[in-house]
Amino acid sequence: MRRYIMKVGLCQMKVQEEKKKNLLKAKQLINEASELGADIIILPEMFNCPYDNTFFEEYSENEKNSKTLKFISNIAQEISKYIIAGSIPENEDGKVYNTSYAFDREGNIIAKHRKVHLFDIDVKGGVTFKESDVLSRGNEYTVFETEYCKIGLQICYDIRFPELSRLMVEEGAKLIITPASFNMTTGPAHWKDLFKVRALDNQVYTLGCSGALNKEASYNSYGHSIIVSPWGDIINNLEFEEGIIIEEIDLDKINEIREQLPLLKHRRLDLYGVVDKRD
Ligand SMILES: O=C(O)CCC(=O)C(=O)O
Repeated sequence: MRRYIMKVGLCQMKVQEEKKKNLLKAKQLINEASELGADIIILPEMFNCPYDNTFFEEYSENEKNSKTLKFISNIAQEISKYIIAGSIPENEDGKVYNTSYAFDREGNIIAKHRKVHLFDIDVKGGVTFKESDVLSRGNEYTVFETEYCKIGLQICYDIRFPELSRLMVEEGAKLIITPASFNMTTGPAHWKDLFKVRALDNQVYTLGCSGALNKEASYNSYGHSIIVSPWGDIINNLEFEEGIIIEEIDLDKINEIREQLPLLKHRRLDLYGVVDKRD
């Protein structure tokens, strides 16, 4: 019997200081992924801007007149593919957000996720970062429809919060896409495990698209873009360098695994539950 397959492309690009160079690099990698047959093409967190608080405000764009969004929309239309535009610094009413946009094959924005959990950590002898010094947080979780299945969208640190993934899965997401940029402290420690555990506890595919390591940048992205199956297998995983993952995602596998190991059905919803508290 014919299986229900979709082909994804993860573009692990090396983000540089110059916005224009980043846009051209994104275009090059998107086109390569498209030529290799990907239907849904994903970019990393802050793909047009160095991941550094001193750049976010200056690089931020307003959705209404964003050159970056227009640029990506045109590419999506040209190649007739879905593009998940990693994230960009987005401004509105004097606030700056870390925002991911999803485009359909006609270049329309079909979803927008503002990072819900801001990355404020201070690890002794390791990484310190405080997004909340300059960024504001979003207040929505994000699921969008495609011709293949529903897809959940979150950004980097959001993956550490299992309630967010569970809400997306309860809304029908079969795939959770996470544009990200872990670092050389928490990357080796937690990156793979987080993608595996979110895949396992929700029986979905998890996809993490990271920036490549740029040793000249103030923040050293860990890379290691990854796809994990609903069984918890790592299907594909890059290392530190720029590159592309192209992979076929077998959507039938989700129901097969859920039938054999009915985890979601076995939940004790009389004892606990995740509550959607949006207004
Ligand atoms: O959770 C982590 O360790 C990394 C998160 C991060 O880098 C981010 O949210 O941008």
